[in-house]
Amino acid sequence: MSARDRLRGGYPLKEEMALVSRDSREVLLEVRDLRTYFFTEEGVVKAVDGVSFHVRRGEILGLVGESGCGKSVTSLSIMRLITPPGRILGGEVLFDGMDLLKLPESEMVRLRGSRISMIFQQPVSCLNPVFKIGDQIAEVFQVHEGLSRAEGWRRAIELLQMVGIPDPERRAHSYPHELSGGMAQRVMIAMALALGPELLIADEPTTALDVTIQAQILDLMRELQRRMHTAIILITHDMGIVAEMCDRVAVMYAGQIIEEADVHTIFSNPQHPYTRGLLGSIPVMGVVKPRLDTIPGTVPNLIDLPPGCRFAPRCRARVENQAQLGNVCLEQIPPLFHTEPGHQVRCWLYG
Ligand SMILES: Nc1ncnc2c1ncn2[C@@H]1O[C@H](COP(=O)(O)OP(=O)(O)OP(=O)(O)O)[C@@H](O)[C@H]1O
Repeated sequence: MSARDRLRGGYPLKEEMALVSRDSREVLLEVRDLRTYFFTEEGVVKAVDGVSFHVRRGEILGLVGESGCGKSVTSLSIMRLITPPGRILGGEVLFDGMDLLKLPESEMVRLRGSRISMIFQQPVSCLNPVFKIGDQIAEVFQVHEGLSRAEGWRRAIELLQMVGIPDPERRAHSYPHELSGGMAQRVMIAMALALGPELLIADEPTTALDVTIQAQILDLMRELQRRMHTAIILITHDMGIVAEMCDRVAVMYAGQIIEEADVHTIFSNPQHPYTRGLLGSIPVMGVVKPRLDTIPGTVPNLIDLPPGCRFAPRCRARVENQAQLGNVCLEQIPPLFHTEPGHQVRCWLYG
């Protein structure tokens, strides 16, 4: 059963659940050694520098890291939406077995919005200010499914209802500026899920919203993800959202994945000093700390990267383990070491 049928038909039946759980182990997206650089006047910005990860059908992968570490450029590269001075220099983006980096642009246009779709931090700026939202959603059906305008509108209203917009018939006549941030994000989610995509890339979807609305939008995403069995790459810098939403986590630092594991492992046994730093910088209920830990220093300049581990200049563990590690951290980039099944870490401490 396709995600689209699931969307129309509500929750899957028991026999369909079996199908879904068999699908679940299947890798839907595999990114291999992706490199995307920006060729600026100041120099070459190595925004994504050898990134590899995978997403299984129906799972939520959290892509986390500080601002500027390459999360958005990774997702735009998957969608092939990188524009000059940016260029994808190498790697593979295998989606359901096809390398998206090799597809003709016409096929990529068909795929965007239908099988892979994306939502962003600022929903209002992604909507066209001069068209009613009903028209904008209906257009998705007109373009991709050849429906008439009237049929498109009917489906648009169903979708608005599904994403929890009150009085959808009336709301469909609104223009984007008449919507609150939370409503606009619901509309974006409706548009992104209109054609039942297998993969949704959500780039900081709740960062611009206030906290109660954030929780509602996350609940909505999770409910729809379960119902439609859509895989999600959830980009965030908020470890609280990761804990709530994700099945697996890939942590990025300075253009590279530095740790990857299932969500329980990331929280119970974080291994990379940077991941530990990220977790130390969030408050924990019931644990009284005089002050939250911070990671000293700043993210390196992606034009002028240090020769060894990119985190080494900020790493306390490197200093504490100097006798054991010598200068390796400052001199050689660590590979990803498998430390336990499904857990990889880019740190010489595990070499
Ligand atoms: N058009 C561009 N020209 C030059 N550099 C760029 C361009 N777009 C992105 N970059 C650089 O690529 C790097 C990665 O940016 P990216 O937006 O992917 O980070 P991010 O992790 O998503 O951060 P944020 O959470 O702030 O969105 C940054 O150093 C950024 O300055």
